This record gives sequence, C-alpha cells and structure tokens, in this order.
Amino acid sequence: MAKQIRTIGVLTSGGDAPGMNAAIRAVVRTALGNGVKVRGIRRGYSGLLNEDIIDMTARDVSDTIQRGGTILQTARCLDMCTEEGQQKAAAICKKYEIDGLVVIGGDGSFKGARALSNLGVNTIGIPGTIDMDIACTEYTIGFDTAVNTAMEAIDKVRDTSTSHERCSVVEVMGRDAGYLALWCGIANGAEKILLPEEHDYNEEQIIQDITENRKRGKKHYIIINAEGVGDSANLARKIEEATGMETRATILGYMQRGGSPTAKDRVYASIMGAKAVQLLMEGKTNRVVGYKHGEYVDFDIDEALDMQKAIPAYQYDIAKGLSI
Ligand SMILES: Nc1ncnc2c1ncn2[C@@H]1O[C@H](COP(=O)(O)OP(=O)(O)OP(=O)(O)O)[C@@H](O)[C@H]1O
Ligand SMILES: O=P(O)(O)OC[C@H]1O[C@](O)(CO)[C@@H](O)[C@@H]1O
Ligand SMILES: [Mg+2]
Repeated sequence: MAKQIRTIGVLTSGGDAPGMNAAIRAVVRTALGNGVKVRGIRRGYSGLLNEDIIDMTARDVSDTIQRGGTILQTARCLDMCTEEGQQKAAAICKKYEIDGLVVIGGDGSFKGARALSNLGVNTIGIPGTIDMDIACTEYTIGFDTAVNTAMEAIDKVRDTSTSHERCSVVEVMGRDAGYLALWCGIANGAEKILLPEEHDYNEEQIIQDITENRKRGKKHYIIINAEGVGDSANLARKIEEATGMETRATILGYMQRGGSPTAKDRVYASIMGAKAVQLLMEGKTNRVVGYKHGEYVDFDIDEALDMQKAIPAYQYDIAKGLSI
C-alpha cells in the first residue's frame, strides 16, 4: 500500500510562465482540501538547496490566479545538475518531511524532478513553459498568454512597417524551440519565419524574396525570428544594405513571459495542479502531467523526456504558402 502523503512541496523552476500562479494555487488548495500540508519552496531548485522553504495556507494563494510571473520566484540552478546537488536536494526534502514534490517548469526542470525521484522523493512535473517544447503534452502552461502578447506587439510593429514601407525583423523567444515563432508567423501573417529547428535559413533567398515582394506591391516585409536563430540587428542591417528597403529589428524580449494569464492558461494550470496532487496521493512518482487528445493524462518522466517533438512540417509549409 502507498505511504500516506502528509506534506507536499511545490516549486517553480526555469523561465517563469503566465499561469504558474494558477498551478501553485491549485496544488496548495487541492492538498489542503485533502488534509495534506503544503511547503512552498522559493526560487526553484536554488531555494531548495538553500532551504528557502515556507509553509503555505489557502490564503497565501488568494488573489494570485490572475497574476503573471510566479509568487514562489524561480531560478536556473546549475548545482542541481550535479550529483552532489541532487543528493543534497533529496536530503533537504527528507529533512522537511516532504513526502511528495510538485515541480512546475520545462524540460530542464523535469530532469531535476527525475533525479529527485530516483533518490526516493516522490515527484510530479507540471509543464509550465512558454516554449511548448515538451513532447508528451499538446499544451504547456504559459504558451497561450505568451503567443497572444507577442501577436499583439507584432500587429503594432506591422502598422508602422506598412506605413513606412519598411522591413521588420521581430525577434521572439525560443532559444531551442520555434513554436512561439511559428504561431506568431501564422497569426501575424508574416512573410518569413526563422526557427531554431530549421537549418535551411538562407540570407540570399530572403533578400531575393523581399525584392520580389516589393515588385508585387507589398508594403512591408515581416520576418519573425526565433531567439535561437538570433542576430536580428545584423540581419536587418544586411537586408537594408542589399535591398535598399529600410529595415528595423525589434526584440520583444521579456514582455512575452510577463502579464496576466489568459483563461486557457488559468484553466489548464488549475486542472494540472489539482491532478499533480491527486497523483501524489495515489502514491505515484516520477510522473509528468500532460494534455493529450482532449484529456488530462500523466506519463513516466523518463519516457516523457525521451519523446521527441518536431515542428509540424504541415503547419510550417502552410505558413510559407500563405505569405505570397
Ligand atoms: N540535467 C539536469 N539534471 C538536473 N537538473 C536539471 C538538469 N537540467 C536542468 N535542470 C534544472 O532545471 C532548471 C531549469 O532548467 P532550464 O533552464 O532548462 O529551464 P526549463 O525548466 O526547461 O524551462 P524554460 O525552458 O521554459 O525556461 C535548471 O536551472 C536546473 O536547476
Ligand atoms: O533569459 P532567460 O531567463 O535565460 O530565458 C530565455 C529562455 O527562456 C525561455 O524564455 C523560456 O522560458 C526561452 O524561450 C528562452 O530561450
Ligand atoms: Mg526548457
């Protein structure tokens, strides 16, 4: 029979994502509603290693569902990538009598969760990342807010680009993943989308395309460039030199990760947060919550991390076809 869970820990890790607070709230209230104590771990794995741990009540998460960022703070913690750091983190969980840990973050954070699971800490991951790069789930908390924020910003860039008949290189987040760039590319009707996953990015071809577009009477040329491709200012300079079309680079940056979560992010976060606690209460460990084929599901973390996710070629091709 599974050991009864008396205390649950919760932390957020990696880049913050809108909806993380809704997930924390759901974890806290589902646990407390089932007579389980909650310890909030501040600053991700860094806070765990520094024993930055607080008891949480239902009131601690009042008035947070609508707030961006994470009330628990977050961090990227290199020590957690070492065996020594992982052993220490597991020992601290035991010291604070944490029978189950909920980790809200991206693929990197899940690797830390897997390490803790292997060291005997029951751990469940919730996908919270604006990158949407977790293969086992069709949705990650934060993506909808981020893509809508970026889309609205790019609409504004487009207005001024059209008015001045300029080219704009707009850099969106995504160091390794191009989902945000692809979605903005389609939603904003961009002429070109540059993704970290596509290695066929060809400056000559972009320059030729811009020249042909001008001949066809297009008033602007919008390039959505993912952070992983980067170098937007340099690309803008080269385009201007080669085509004579005034070209500006706009880096949207952290505005994409901030802001109040959309209804979609709040709802997914609330359900995933509650499900994570239910899994721990069933004695499960080393699982990650996901959303697949219209249902909330869970996967083994090892299997989830082994799954591959590629940019859908079909969607990318359609985006190209619509940009004529
Ligand atoms: N291989 C690993 N083993 C143990 N812990 C890891 C490992 N990789 C990452 N982590 C931990 O998870 C933290 C967050 O990872 P990372 O910076 O990749 O962000 P993420 O969770 O993928 O989120 P996002 O990509 O949305 O910013 C790292 O700072 C580190 O503490
Ligand atoms: O500057 P930071 O905090 O390392 O974050 C940048 C990275 O994190 C993400 O924003 C995801 O949170 C990636 O898209 C990006 O590459
Ligand atoms: Mg990641």
